[in-house]
Amino acid sequence: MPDEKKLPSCNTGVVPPPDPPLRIMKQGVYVVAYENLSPPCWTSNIRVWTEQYFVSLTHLSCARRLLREIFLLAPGLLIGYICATLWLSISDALVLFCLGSIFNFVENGSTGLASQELLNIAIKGGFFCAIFGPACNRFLGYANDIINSRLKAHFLPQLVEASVRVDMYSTQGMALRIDFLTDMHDDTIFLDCYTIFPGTGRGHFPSDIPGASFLQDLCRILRTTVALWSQVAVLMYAVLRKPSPEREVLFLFCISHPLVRWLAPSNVTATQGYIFYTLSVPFKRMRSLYNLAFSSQYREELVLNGAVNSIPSEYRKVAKQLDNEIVTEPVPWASGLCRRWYWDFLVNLTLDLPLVVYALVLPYRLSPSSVLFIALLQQATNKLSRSIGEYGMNCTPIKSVCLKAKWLYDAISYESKIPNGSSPYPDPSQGSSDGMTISFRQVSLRYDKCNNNALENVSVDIAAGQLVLVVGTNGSGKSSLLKLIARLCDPTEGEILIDDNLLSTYNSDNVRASMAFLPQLPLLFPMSVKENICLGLMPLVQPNNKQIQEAAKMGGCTRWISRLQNGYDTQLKPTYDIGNGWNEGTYGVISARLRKELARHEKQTVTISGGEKQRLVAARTFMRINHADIKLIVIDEGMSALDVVTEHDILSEFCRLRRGKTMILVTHRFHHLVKEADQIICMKEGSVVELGKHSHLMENDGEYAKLYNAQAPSA
Ligand SMILES: Nc1ncnc2c1ncn2[C@@H]1O[C@H](COP(=O)(O)OP(=O)(O)OP(=O)(O)O)[C@@H](O)[C@H]1O
Repeated sequence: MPDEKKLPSCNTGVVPPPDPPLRIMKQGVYVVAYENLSPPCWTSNIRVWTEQYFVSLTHLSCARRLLREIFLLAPGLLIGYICATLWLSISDALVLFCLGSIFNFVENGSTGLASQELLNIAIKGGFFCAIFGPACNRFLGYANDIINSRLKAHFLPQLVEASVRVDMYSTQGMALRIDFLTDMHDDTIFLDCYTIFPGTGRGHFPSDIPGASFLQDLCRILRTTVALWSQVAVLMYAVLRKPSPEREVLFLFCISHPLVRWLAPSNVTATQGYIFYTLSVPFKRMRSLYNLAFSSQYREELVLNGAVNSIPSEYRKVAKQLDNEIVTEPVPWASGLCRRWYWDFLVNLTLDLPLVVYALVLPYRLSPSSVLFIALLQQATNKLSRSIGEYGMNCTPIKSVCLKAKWLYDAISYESKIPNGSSPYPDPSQGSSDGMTISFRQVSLRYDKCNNNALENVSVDIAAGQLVLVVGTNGSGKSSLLKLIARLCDPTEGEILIDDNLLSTYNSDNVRASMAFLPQLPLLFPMSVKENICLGLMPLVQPNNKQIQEAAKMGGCTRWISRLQNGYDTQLKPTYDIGNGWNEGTYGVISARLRKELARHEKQTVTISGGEKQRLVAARTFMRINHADIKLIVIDEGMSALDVVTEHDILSEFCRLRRGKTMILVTHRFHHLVKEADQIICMKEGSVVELGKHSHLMENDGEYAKLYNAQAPSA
């Protein structure tokens, strides 16, 4: 949902005033840009402060629902968690109260049994707070771990399920995330966006705890709010219990410090943040050279090109050009970004003001007992100032917390924008067939955010059992045609019929299960060789080792698999075993022995050539043809990295197995296949320019003949 408030209103013709220009500042090699800061004032701060409490009902109901779910997952722990949080929030105020009572006792002298008793209670209370605080903190850590584990177990399966519903060629899934970002301008949430929808970005599995930051933020709000108001209450009590003009004046001076801290901007850009970038050519070059020197991915290429030795001298040259320019990234406390000097002056002045006033006034008015009162006030205002700081800096607005809950439920309930049909495929009433029949009727396709059609008015009929060649130059739309058959996207115009029924009426999973697809780019999955071959079959079919080896043989990959240390059980593209936070599984300084132990668990990689990958993916396709009810075999340039002999062998296998199935072959090397093809589709710039058998197309002497003749000498 785009931010409608920022769009110019079309109806009224009222154009909102242009944004004020950004403020730009130079900091060494960096340019810093930030919004024009509106002067800090009571009203703006209070408005921001109050706005966060206006939460829409939908968001509020999501927050309530999430809280209820967390409660059901760990009722006792959640109650304990909230109680511990509450205790920690009021403990500072309690300590202050006890201190106040002790000072009061000292001030008045030990008069009466009652005050003696009060002193005892105050001392015991102080001790209790000192002991119970750390215990609460420990409990919070313990409860946090358990609640987080339960949240993971509860929500991650739902999110994984939702993530597989995300459409392939649509930006919907993406939009969900981006809207959220533009809505919030909040770094904490920015991170959550990536972690909530696993696989959409930078999220790492161990840190994917949906709902955890919601609970933590909620408790932080509770803690800071209760802490703030309980401390204010104790302070008021200390002043009002024994009113005197001096106390009240001192109180006002004391609370001026937290107030000033609250109002003072944290840096020149206040809380709006800033961006920085560099325009310095030598600095950019220096960074590129640094990358070249240290990244292993460039090393081979550089050595082969004889460029490796020139890097140090080039680096020195650009470093010299930079001279003494500051190259450190601008941080908020960098000289130019600091807040104005008078704010620092005010903060410090108000901190020491009570003592100054005390020193000036004492000889004339104040009683010596005020020393104790000042000590109490100083202590109280320090705590209050800290609480205000925490409230302002660390507290996520309640609105954002509720939005986190809403986002989680939005993600879980994500629905594919390509509606699934209800008819099963193949139609059980039609009995066995010779393969899939496919008809394109005036089909056009335009990908999201593209200006041109990838396919333009395509009409093609493919009969059951046909071998069809699709040829054409790069970008002519061959793969797009196949994506439409697999319903990875829907046509923008026109319709596609499968076995004389609209493709959209079928259950897409059934249609895809009836296809064996050898893709253009061979992709290995982070699983074992065996699982890579059987992908898509299990749990319906549990192939045995013999069947797996047979498919591997058909794909021509038996020899290289036998060379692997663990054969069919070798983990391809293994995932990391070690933690991926804290400096790759280490924290602090570690010994050589620990380093060695860690290395044992580090990612082990298996080197596989491009051709070997394609053979393995071919084996996967054979596995599906052998063990599933396949109606259509599709090969989309799936053998481009194979040597001619292997390609020929694998193709012969496919042709042998294609009886009773339709087969579509997209290839640039089609010379040897043309005689066998029942139909050749020649494409150019998204349109079918020629269609028919080889001899007929050659007679036409058009686009197809040109492509055929171009490769004929090399065949
Ligand atoms: N996901 C996508 N988003 C936007 N545009 C795309 C997408 N996929 C393909 N296109 C564009 O659609 C057009 C057709 O691409 P397609 O991959 O179907 O061509 P092709 O004939 O298979 O090309 P090649 O022979 O290089 O594989 C191209 O202009 C391409 O840039």
